[in-house]
Amino acid sequence: MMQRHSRIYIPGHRGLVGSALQRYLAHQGFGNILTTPRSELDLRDQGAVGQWFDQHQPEYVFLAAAKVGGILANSTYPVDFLQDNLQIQINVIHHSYRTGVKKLLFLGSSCIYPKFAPQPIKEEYLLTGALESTNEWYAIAKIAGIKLCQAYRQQYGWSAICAMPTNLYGLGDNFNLQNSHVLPALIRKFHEAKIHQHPQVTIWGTGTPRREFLYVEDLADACVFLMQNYDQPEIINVGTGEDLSISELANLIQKITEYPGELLYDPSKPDGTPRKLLDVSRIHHLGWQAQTPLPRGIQKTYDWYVTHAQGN
Ligand SMILES: NC(=O)C1=CN([C@@H]2O[C@H](COP(=O)(O)OP(=O)(O)OC[C@H]3O[C@@H](n4cnc5c(N)ncnc54)[C@H](OP(=O)(O)O)[C@@H]3O)[C@@H](O)[C@H]2O)C=CC1
Ligand SMILES: C[C@H]1O[C@H](OP(=O)(O)OP(=O)(O)OC[C@H]2O[C@@H](n3cnc4c(=O)[nH]c(N)nc43)[C@H](O)[C@@H]2O)[C@@H](O)[C@@H](O)C1=O
Repeated sequence: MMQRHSRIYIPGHRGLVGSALQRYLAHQGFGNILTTPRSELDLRDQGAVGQWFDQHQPEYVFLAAAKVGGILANSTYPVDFLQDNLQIQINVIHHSYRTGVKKLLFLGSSCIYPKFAPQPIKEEYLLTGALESTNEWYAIAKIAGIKLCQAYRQQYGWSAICAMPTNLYGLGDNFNLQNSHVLPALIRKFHEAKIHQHPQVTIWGTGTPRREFLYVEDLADACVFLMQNYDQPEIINVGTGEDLSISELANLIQKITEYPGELLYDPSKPDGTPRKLLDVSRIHHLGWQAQTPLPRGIQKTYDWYVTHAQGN
């Protein structure tokens, strides 16, 4: 079990998930959190990562560093999404094991599951069908990360666990329209259209794909819960168990941002997976469930965007 004085390393602490984890752990009284900015440690550099672990000797690792992006970035930069993620994972997982880390939590993603998986998606559907083409590079890297954790457990009895979050959003998200996910992209599009009195906002794709969204503070809570209460080889889904269509999401964000104009759909942009709803019964049975209703999470994220993130 992590103790308040345990040395806890969060690679990726400046990202959406890493920053939420850092806030959450500090709030829970964990006072020995280790972070190093990317400018001082590129996690793709095996030698540098090895030296870092030798020097700092963490006891617990939440691996929240990765090359991450929305549907456009994933399909535009396949090498980065495959290669960076493989390198980061192998380096952090290997050196964690080598230097005696007690337990590591690896973050996968709901995109590891087959494109046409039955819904809601159970953990055992992994590797039962073809992947969605817009993010197969990232998904293959994530699947390799899962398998590496499972291999370390099988060969060496090491405690590496794998959480599979659904689509995330929240404070500190990426609002860059070229590489963000849909939820922050739509917050920005509606807000800017309202400010500049644009008559229309364009939504990519047909609006029919369905997605499930988890507030990142809830994910941080789930990660700490799993670190303290879960130690099995099987991957475990983390989500809300509810989804909505992209057009329903757009209508909700339009309402929250109070944008009075019209919505246009651009079907020349990819839809991606038709539906991605996780079966969260396994984590519910362990005693964890999400707390933040989608409208409240979007309102908090919009408030944060208005005060912190405009123009980035
Ligand atoms: N966002 C989502 O919807 C989902 C995310 N996940 C998973 O959660 C994890 C965290 O994602 P999220 O927080 O959204 O991603 P972000 O892009 O917000 O954060 C990623 C972090 O990784 C760091 N990083 C990336 N490459 C390197 C590198 N070469 N060396 C050092 N640091 C690096 C980034 O540093 P810097 O800030 O300097 O760029 C950043 O701090 C990932 O594993 C992702 O796959 C899973 C499901 C959904
Ligand atoms: C977390 C998850 O995230 C990615 O998968 P995704 O869910 O398909 O990603 P997304 O959030 O970018 O899009 C969701 C849907 O929304 C539509 N959409 C409308 N308008 C905008 C828009 O303005 N921006 C974006 N990005 N999408 C838009 C878009 O066309 C699609 O139908 C993967 O990278 C994958 O690797 C992964 O793990």
